Amino acid sequence: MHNIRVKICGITSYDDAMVAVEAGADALGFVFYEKSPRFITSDIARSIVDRLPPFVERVGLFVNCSAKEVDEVCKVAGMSTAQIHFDVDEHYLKSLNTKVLPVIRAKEPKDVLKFSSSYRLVDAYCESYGGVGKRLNIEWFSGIDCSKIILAGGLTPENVAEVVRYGFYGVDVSSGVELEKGKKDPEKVRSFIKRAKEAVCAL
Ligand SMILES: O=C(O)c1ccccc1NCC(=O)[C@H](O)[C@H](O)COP(=O)(O)O
Repeated sequence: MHNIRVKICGITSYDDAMVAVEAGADALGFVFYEKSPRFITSDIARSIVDRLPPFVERVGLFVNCSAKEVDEVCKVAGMSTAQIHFDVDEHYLKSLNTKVLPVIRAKEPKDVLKFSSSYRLVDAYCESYGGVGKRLNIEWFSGIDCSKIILAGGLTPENVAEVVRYGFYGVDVSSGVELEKGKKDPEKVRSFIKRAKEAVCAL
């Protein structure tokens, strides 16, 4: 049976983290980009991570950092994966000592095929790097292998069920489950995860 992993991104507090984990989130995202309204310091992220139960993936989001900085922050903050939001080449990705998830900020259909042999997150292109609720054209995924793609960008509890039939490895949401920037809405978080997982079971 197909499964779908759900990542709740932009976690800034232990309470928000636990709402997501208890609702069945597979991964939590922490934004290490100072210009973001969801920015979290390594120390605060670590204090949340240290209190999480086992088997929860912790994903650090990075913009314009050296590989050394990414590895250092991931180590200090207890991240299991680094999500790289800016344009990098294979050499950069290979130089990291942390498990890596490249982000494709797709502007046109052919972009979703970049890094096609690897697991990757595909988000809609926007100048400010993400977390703005901008949707991709879902038709860009028709007829391609989505089994290594984590879909992001403008997902909500209302629309997540309709995308799972493309066979994505996972889905990722931030603003679509917020009360305000940096604060999650527990009901929306629970509803998003439930609808994503139930929609897969119904396939
Ligand atoms: O959330 C931010 O502020 C942010 C800052 C810098 C880089 C990336 C950022 N967010 C990216 C994401 O949270 C995800 O890609 C997300 O799922 C897409 O966001 P949304 O459309 O709000 O669901």
